[in-house]
Amino acid sequence: MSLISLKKVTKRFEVKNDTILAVDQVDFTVEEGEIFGIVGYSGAGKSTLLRLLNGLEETTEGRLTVNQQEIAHLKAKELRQFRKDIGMIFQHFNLLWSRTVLENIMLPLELAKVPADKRCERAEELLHLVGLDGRGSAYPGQLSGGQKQRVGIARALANHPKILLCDEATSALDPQTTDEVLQLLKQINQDLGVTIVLITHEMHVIRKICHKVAVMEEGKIVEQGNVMEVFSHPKEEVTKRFVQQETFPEVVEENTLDYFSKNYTQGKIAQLTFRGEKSKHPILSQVIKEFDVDISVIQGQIQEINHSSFGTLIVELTGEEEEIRAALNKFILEGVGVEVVGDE
Ligand SMILES: Nc1ncnc2c1ncn2[C@@H]1O[C@H](COP(=O)(O)OP(=O)(O)OP(=O)(O)O)[C@@H](O)[C@H]1O
Repeated sequence: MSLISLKKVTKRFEVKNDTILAVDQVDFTVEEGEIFGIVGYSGAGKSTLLRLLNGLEETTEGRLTVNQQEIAHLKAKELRQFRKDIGMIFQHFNLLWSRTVLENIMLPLELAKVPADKRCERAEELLHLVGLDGRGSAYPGQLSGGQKQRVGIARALANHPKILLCDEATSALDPQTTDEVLQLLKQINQDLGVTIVLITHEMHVIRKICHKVAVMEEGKIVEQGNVMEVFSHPKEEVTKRFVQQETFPEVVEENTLDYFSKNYTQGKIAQLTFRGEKSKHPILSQVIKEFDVDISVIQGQIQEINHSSFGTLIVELTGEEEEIRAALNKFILEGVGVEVVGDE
């Protein structure tokens, strides 16, 4: 049985004379032990969806079960008990500035009426888990962004939750610190078996740690599946934009291939898309040996996603027209995606 299950879940906000459909008939399930990412641009409905999962918002329609409990049926006291199984971390950490690191971590333990000596012991254990040994008496203001988020993570884990919800947890951090925090989340998932649901507007976060992804737009989940599948065969326009964000971080032009074709006029410009294990094969050198063409890589990026490789290369092929055609056909036969400038 799934740990989290949503069936046609809808959330509407009534404001003045208007109704805002923030979450629109959403279906998905999260299995125990998974890291499930929800990606979408601002206003897509991600935060609202996350808040539905821990009962901070009530569903307007649909069925939402978490940990085998239907949230809509819980009474106030049951809801408080239910929330103990769910930790949450935030983009801006939400730490108490007048409390030390250790006191911040102990807060949920105080609320759960854990005896003082046990609170201290547990907080020290958590400090060690998140790699902040010795910083317990510091104040949040004395810590770096990454360290603050580590405190946020320690606090969220204090009551041994089954589920950790992450609300844009790395959006305020620089790229290196982002990767360190993502690594910590991955470790928590693997070592403690905590199921993680995260929301983000960065495909990078999804690629780094998620097993599954759901793409959200205007309140709807428009596409979902294994990260690798969604990455390699994006169907919806919004998903393609996220994939593009990852593959060509430094190119902003709408039409990348046209841009290159104007700047490289010698040969034919093609975009080769490698999916899964194919990218590990030395296919480029094979083609160069087999056909009378030269291939130069103009731009490219190959990435590892869950032990498979995925990537796009933009190449310029020079040689006789017929040889170029044959070389491109060879790529297609090998399962490489080929898109050529000027071809329909
Ligand atoms: N409490 C509320 N009352 C009224 N409208 C709301 C409320 N919360 C969210 N909304 C609206 O619901 C829609 C979805 O917002 P939500 O914050 O869930 O999106 P998001 O994808 O998380 O975007 P962001 O990253 O900008 O927060 C928006 O139109 C927002 O204005």
